[in-house]
Amino acid sequence: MIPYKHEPFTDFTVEENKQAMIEAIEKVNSYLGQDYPLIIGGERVMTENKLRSFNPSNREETIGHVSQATQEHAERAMAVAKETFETWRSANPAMRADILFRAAAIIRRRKHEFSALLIKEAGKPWNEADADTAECIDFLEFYAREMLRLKDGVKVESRPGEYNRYDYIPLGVGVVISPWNFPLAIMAGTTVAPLVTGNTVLLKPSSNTSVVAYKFMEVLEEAGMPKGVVNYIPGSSRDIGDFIVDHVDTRFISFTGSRDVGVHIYERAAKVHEGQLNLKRVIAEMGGKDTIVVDAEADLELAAESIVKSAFGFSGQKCSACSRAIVLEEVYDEVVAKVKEKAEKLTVGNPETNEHFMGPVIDDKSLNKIKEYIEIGKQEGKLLVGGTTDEAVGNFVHPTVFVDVKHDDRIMQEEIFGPVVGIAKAKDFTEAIKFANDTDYGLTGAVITNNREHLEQARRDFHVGNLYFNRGCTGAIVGYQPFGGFKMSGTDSKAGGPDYLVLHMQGKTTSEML
Ligand SMILES: NC(=O)c1ccc[n+]([C@@H]2O[C@H](COP(=O)([O-])OP(=O)(O)OC[C@H]3O[C@@H](n4cnc5c(N)ncnc54)[C@H](O)[C@@H]3O)[C@@H](O)[C@H]2O)c1
Ligand SMILES: N[C@@H](CCC=O)C(=O)O
Repeated sequence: MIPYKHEPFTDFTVEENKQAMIEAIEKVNSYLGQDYPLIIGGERVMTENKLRSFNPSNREETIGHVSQATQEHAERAMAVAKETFETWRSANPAMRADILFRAAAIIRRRKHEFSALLIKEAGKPWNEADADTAECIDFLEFYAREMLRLKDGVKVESRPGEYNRYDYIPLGVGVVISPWNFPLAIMAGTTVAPLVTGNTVLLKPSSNTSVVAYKFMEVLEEAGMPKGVVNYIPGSSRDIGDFIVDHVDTRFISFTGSRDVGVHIYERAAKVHEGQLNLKRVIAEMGGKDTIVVDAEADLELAAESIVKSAFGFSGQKCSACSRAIVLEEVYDEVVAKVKEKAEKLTVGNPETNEHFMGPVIDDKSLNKIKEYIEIGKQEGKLLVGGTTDEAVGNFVHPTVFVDVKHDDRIMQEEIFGPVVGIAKAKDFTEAIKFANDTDYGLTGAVITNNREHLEQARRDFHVGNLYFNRGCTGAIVGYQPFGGFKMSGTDSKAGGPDYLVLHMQGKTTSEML
């Protein structure tokens, strides 16, 4: 087996790659509008009630009509997952890992098709879609290798006449609840981690992006996943959300999404229901309010570039997006001028033709929330760039920059999840780190500095799960920059890291007298 290496990104300036993506978009166009069933125990279950998944760049375009699970379907899926666990838990871990390796190979072969679907269903620009697909492949390759590393447990000491072992065994049935913003990578990563560790899964993907999740289910089946190991049950959170979280047979919940929903799930999972045999484990990866700090001794061109790319890549719809910048007062005006110049050059539009840096935001709810925050920003600071939308055909918001805000203003504290960034001043580096830390979240951050002492100060005092120096604060790579946050950003599960799979298992000690 070759050592893990992350999947390279595609260079779309190469004509051949560009043509391949155009053909992939045509292929996806050829299957738009189909009906998609639930998958329970391998069986396709088409329901009357379906949700229309649409293209956020062009709301009229239907991606698919997706069957919606009821509590009865969820109950059936739970029964199947519970039964399947009895065999799957003792399946050879190397065989389980092989399914992931095969799935990675299948997706690599169909890479541009998956990216094209992400362009259509999530409104991702080509480069962002390509990165999402690459990250999916990375999760498959990385977790398969991780399982091979952990399959024989961890060595513990034994005294003479004693044989001690420390092994990891799976937990049981897991509920995986994933967001729409990394509809392939995060959905796949959070599904295959429990799968490869010997658990069975109820997968409830985001309603906005359930078609890509269905296509991933097909890949797992083609790769050899037995029936009932992952059960695909898209559905309304109101109908089945609490039901699957509360279920007595749910052993763990892997949630990625907003803070409010994460906290709600965390609280509900703590309640022990009658007949429940285990305390539920919760992996919750939630929102962010991520800061780039710009020191006085810094490459200011790099600073502005990092702020703009991290704030506006995928329209700021990343938990890692830079939504606040804290700039030392000596260089504030210069950084603001450079950010303005760069942000004004960005264009927004349908990502399908790869002409624009930014695509749409995901839906009306998101659009309205962003517009509300733009109004709040106008009260709290000065609008420097953007602040406008184009809603005729799709959900487009122009890159928006507020300056002269205070670090504790609402737009500098609350997750907006759109292309809006605020820039505030600090009098010195210590104050900048204090302001950076002063949010409820603790996911990502970056420091742009040429001062080694300040860099070490930030390494010690800037309290975020993923801290970057002299670069932007988005774009963690599986296996290179394990990803997860502190405080109200979640349980710091560190997806794509060496501790991740262990969260889906329990340690078992055996001690035999010889
Ligand atoms: N920390 C991370 O790794 C990470 C990664 C991606 C996204 N996010 C966060 O996710 C959010 C954006 O995603 P979103 O809008 O899909 O989040 P969301 O919280 O609205 O939804 C996430 C998932 O939870 C489901 N859900 C909603 N209510 C539920 C309930 N009561 N019970 C069970 N399931 C329920 C949704 O259907 C969806 O599948 C942002 O806050 C972003 O920061 C975090
Ligand atoms: N892992 C991604 C963010 C995921 C959340 O949206 C990044 O590092 O930018």
